[in-house]
Amino acid sequence: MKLSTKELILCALFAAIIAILAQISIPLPFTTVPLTMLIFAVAVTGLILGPKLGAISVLIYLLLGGIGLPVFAQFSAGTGVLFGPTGGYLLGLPLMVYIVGFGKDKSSSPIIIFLSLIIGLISVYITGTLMFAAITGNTIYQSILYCVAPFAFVDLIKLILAYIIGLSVSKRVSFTATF
Ligand SMILES: O=C(O)CCCC[C@@H]1SC[C@@H]2NC(=O)N[C@@H]21
Repeated sequence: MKLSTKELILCALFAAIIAILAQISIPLPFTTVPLTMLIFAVAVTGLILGPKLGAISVLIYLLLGGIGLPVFAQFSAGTGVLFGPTGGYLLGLPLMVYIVGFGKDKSSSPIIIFLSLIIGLISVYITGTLMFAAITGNTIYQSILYCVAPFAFVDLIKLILAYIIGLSVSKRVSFTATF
């Protein structure tokens, strides 16, 4: 797979956007998982860049965090975060962005595109919950209470926002078109 300079710059730009939006983060008193704009950022990335460039952007973001740049929620970093209690969400992001980008590339139907956002979010919830359960020793039921229940409604709002913003940006600017 060969990327043009323009594609590489776009991926780096969106990795930086994800890193910035992930810092809009609120710790919650009843769970160790913070509320963040990460899901919004990844959804917008998939809608604008599509599956391939979207996945590369997310992988750059994960790599930067993995090597120690404080780009994860609340300026955290390192492999300890990637393989810690919230690491399942992070490791699920490449799949989410791919699903979202694929849905957007394959269909112009608002229902299909929104469905791909929902399926992408569910895939992140699954990886997030499973890893949280494995690392903390909580049951799957308890983990769902900590990892999904507090976020589902707000994440749905983030997806609606991402849908509106992502589609209006991609209609106006064709980031992925070649010169
Ligand atoms: O430690 C990290 O950087 C990852 C934080 C993951 C937070 C998850 S993403 C899905 C859900 N929605 C939120 O707002 N927070 C959690």
